[in-house]
Amino acid sequence: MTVSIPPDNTGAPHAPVSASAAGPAYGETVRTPDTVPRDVRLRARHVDVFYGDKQALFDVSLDIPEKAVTSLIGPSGCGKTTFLRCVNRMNDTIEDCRVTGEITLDGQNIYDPSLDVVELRSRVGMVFQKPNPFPKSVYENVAYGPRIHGLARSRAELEDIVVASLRRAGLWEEVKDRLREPGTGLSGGQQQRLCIARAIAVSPEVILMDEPCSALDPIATAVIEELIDELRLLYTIIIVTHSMQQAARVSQRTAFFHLGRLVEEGPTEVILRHPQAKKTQDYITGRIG
Ligand SMILES: Nc1ncnc2c1ncn2[C@@H]1O[C@H](COP(=O)(O)OP(=O)(O)OP(=O)(O)O)[C@@H](O)[C@H]1O
Repeated sequence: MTVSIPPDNTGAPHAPVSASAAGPAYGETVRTPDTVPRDVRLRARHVDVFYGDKQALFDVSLDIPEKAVTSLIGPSGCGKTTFLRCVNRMNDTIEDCRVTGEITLDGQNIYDPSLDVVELRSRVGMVFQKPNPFPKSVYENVAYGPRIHGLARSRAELEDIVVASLRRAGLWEEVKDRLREPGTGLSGGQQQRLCIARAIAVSPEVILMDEPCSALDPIATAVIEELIDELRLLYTIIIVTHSMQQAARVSQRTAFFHLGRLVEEGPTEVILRHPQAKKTQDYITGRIG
């Protein structure tokens, strides 16, 4: 059966996608392209991840477009965080974790043994569930990365980077008189924006966010979501979220995982409003979760 997906808000129809009434056989991914193709920054191909004998991801292939937000959604334990951690090789820090397949950033294999992992992690920043500022001042939290990566030639240049990063993270006005105070003394939402400023300060290309609002109240969440919407004009963003409303608010593309497999990916409004695979439909309508 061929299913036509209704037009999105660009007015142009999506390309038809083939899917059987029962959805694809398990293991295949249903894909809906954007009406206006985006440039791809990151490519994952046939990625399997094992924790010891246990396989957590199965044959995941996914393109991540630049200057857009891609949401990873799916039930607890489906592998969202595992996939995210593959992208900056955080899984390297887990004993017994093995990654096979290929992930490229701008065409370069990030698992190439000659690749400098420290440099990779400056190109691919990460923001965690719980805000985790260093036990240092607001200023030092942001200055630390540029300093160790040698991004500033003088103290004045370093100050410029700190101020620009705090501004871009929407925090400057709130902390400009508190730069020498501990970062841990800020509110939860401010701490999370400080962590975003810290990630931005080393000029990343990609920012990974693992449920960045899960520890925040609704007002702080709204501030971070607005910030994500601004940051996507400059960065390639991947966000893990348990909230379909959040995926709808912040992301242009969404990938749905189930039991370690990438079931469906496409424009967010297609995945959330007109999912093609039965498994996605069941998740969106609350039948699995
Ligand atoms: N360090 C680890 N060691 C062993 N197994 C792990 C480890 N981290 C994750 N797993 C397992 O891998 C699978 C995928 O976990 P992952 O955390 O990626 O899922 P998730 O979709 O992000 O879940 P959640 O939404 O609950 O955060 C789960 O079965 C989990 O138990």
